[in-house]
Amino acid sequence: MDAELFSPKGPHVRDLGEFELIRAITARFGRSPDVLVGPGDDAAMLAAPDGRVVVTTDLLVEGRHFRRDWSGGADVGHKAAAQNLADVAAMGARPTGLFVGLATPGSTELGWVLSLADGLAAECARAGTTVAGGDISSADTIMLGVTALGDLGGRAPVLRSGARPGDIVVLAGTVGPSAAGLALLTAIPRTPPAPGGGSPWPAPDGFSPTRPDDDSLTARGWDHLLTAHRRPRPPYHLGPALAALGARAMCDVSDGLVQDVGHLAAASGVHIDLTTDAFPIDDALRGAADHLGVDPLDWVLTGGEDHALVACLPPLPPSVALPPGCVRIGSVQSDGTGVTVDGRTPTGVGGWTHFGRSTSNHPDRPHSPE
Ligand SMILES: Nc1ncnc2c1ncn2[C@@H]1O[C@H](COP(=O)(O)OP(=O)(O)OP(=O)(O)O)[C@@H](O)[C@H]1O
Ligand SMILES: Cc1ncc(C[n+]2csc(CCOP(=O)(O)O)c2C)c(N)n1
Ligand SMILES: [Mg+2]
Ligand SMILES: [Mg+2]
Ligand SMILES: [Mg+2]
Repeated sequence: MDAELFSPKGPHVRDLGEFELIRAITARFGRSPDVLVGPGDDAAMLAAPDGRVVVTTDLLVEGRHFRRDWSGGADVGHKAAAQNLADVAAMGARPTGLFVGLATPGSTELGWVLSLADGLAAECARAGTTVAGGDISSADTIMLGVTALGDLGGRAPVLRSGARPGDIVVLAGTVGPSAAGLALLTAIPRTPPAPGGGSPWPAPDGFSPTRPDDDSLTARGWDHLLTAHRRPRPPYHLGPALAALGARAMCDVSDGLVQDVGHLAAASGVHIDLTTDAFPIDDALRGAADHLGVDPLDWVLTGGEDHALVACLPPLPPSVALPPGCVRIGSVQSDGTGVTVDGRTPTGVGGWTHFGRSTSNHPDRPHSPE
């Protein structure tokens, strides 16, 4: 685990000042043929091959989207890029550039910020793009405002509103591991348990969550769950691939599968039924859920931040296979509206909402008998 977790040693951001800091950060970003003018001038200039540009933006706020004792700078960079690049992919587009506004206290360790830049650069490289510009400000907490642009390659954008009865629902990527990682990070106490003193990871309630004991997670084969939370790996290439296969509605899963599929259903005016048998739940997810006394299916159905893609498309002819990494998880029905799971209406289970509360691990599971 290469997470570079928070430590107070310097040098600090204020030791460089704004313009040196910009130089140090932007030196870490690669080149891209889509970026005709990159960082350094009053604005960037991107190529727009088909004359139309997909644009999306998302905020990350320390304490709300990440904690520096749970994630290193590079982790936060990966995640900040991933959540925006996944939105570009969810339109069926190929990312062409990322813009990063960073507000930080001057007391932030410089190394953390440079690692953040490295994480942004590395995640952009996974998606075939780079950081083309941004902004810097001082602030009391760390905040990032990230904007991503994309190119549709001449195709129509895949909106949330195009699903039609008879479509199949396809998941590209994974759902659940990020929520499992978050639950583990939340549950793990700072101090090791007393020798012979029962479970090292008591229930989440009553803890001041802090730096995880990654080694003990590795020993259990669960470290990839932490990695999934810190560095989601959206399948960017599958956005345009599903669009090319005829996807007519798509979104990424940021807030939870049922909630985000609910957005597709609502925008399209259709009823979508999900089939839980279709979800692969691996031993690590099951083991971590057993340990924490929750149902792994709750993480799958309500956990956000894996940034998988969900698409609705007409059934494929037998000669055409779904691309690797895709699995059919449901169908668009001809009756009603909203989302059902195995034919039943989920009760008491939502996903992430700001100004509300996360309902993951809620006891009323969607697949519970009514
Ligand atoms: N403050 C805002 N002003 C204008 N439009 C907004 C604002 N906040 C959200 N939107 C728009 O609302 C739509 C849904 O936004 P939302 O943030 O829920 O989607 P998302 O970015 O795919 O999800 P997530 O933020 O969970 O990753 C988007 O089209 C977005 O541009
Ligand atoms: C410290 C900490 N606490 C909780 C969470 C969980 N979380 C935060 S935002 C979000 C949904 C997507 O957000 P948005 O809609 O803003 O893109 C989720 C699941 C976290 N990542 N870090
Ligand atoms: Mg958003
Ligand atoms: Mg989205
Ligand atoms: Mg959200």
